[in-house]
Amino acid sequence: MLSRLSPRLLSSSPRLLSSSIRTLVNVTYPSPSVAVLELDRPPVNSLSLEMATSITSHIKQIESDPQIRSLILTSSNPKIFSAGLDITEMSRPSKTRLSTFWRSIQSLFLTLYSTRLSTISCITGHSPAGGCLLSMSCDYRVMSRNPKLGIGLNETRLGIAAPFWLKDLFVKTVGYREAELGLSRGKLYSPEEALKIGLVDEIVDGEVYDVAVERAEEYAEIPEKGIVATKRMCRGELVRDLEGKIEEDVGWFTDFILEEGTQKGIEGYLKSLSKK
Ligand SMILES: CC/C=C\CC/C=C/CC(=O)SCCNC(=O)CCNC(=O)[C@H](O)C(C)(C)COP(=O)(O)OP(=O)(O)OC[C@H]1O[C@@H](n2cnc3c(N)ncnc32)[C@H](O)[C@@H]1OP(=O)(O)O
Repeated sequence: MLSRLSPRLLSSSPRLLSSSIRTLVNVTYPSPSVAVLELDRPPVNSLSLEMATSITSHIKQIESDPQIRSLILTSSNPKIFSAGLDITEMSRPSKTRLSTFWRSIQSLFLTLYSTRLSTISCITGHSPAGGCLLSMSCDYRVMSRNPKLGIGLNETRLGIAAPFWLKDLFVKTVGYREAELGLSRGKLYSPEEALKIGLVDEIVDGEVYDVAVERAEEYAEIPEKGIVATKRMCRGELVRDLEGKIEEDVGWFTDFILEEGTQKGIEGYLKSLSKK
């Protein structure tokens, strides 16, 4: 049903769509060249197989409209951008589901990171692990100044490790030493700290969404050919690295997650979350 609707129609009837079919995201158009993709999977926008697949297919749909130049990624939950991967996908899963799940995450990353669209991450709330991956995959990151918020890669706290391409993305974003420190300690950075290390580009006191729209419009004014070629030059290497190792990465992920020790760690982490 979704594929028969044009992106413009999506924008005109978001309420109708979210009540009739569960797309897990809402798409709106604040101006003719800017689209907004709002993550909408309560309670915490965690990335399940269905959520990752939906985001990817909506990005592709938006991308297919030549009038759209910029995409803002944001959340319907003002306190949480995304809690990262849906941890329940990694708890006692079947090997088949786990492989498909991981492929959906790889595909989401490759689609968002290499889209021709200029992407602005509008981070109004917490953005741990997979949430930070989504943010780092964008071209520009704007975050609310709220000191209680955290952004970073906390995988080690769950007893797991970030895959090589996420580690590489982090190194490219914040530099080698900071990445090594942040990854090993599973550190979540406050907005001020994130700004200092280049994990976000701007922090905002007031309406972070308004600033994101402004930046999206600024990007949309830059001639497309040059900006797309530049993006390809900056990002091509990491895209090719992962594309050349898709199967190896799926194998590494599934083996690591299915180990009994990892499973115990994930179970303990899930329990600690629900006890809070
Ligand atoms: C070999 C390994 C290879 C690759 C590694 C894969 C890479 C993994 C990256 C990841 O993304 S792993 C996920 C990491 N995410 C987190 O650690 C975030 C955990 N969540 C939180 O810290 C908090 O929930 C929050 C700060 C995001 C929000 O706090 P709050 O508003 O107080 O909500 P609750 O904690 O009460 O959560 C509500 C509800 O949602 C459940 N939940 C939270 N996060 C997740 C999640 N990521 N996946 C699944 N479910 C999650 C939480 O358990 C609560 O459920 P209830 O049933 O108790 O209501």
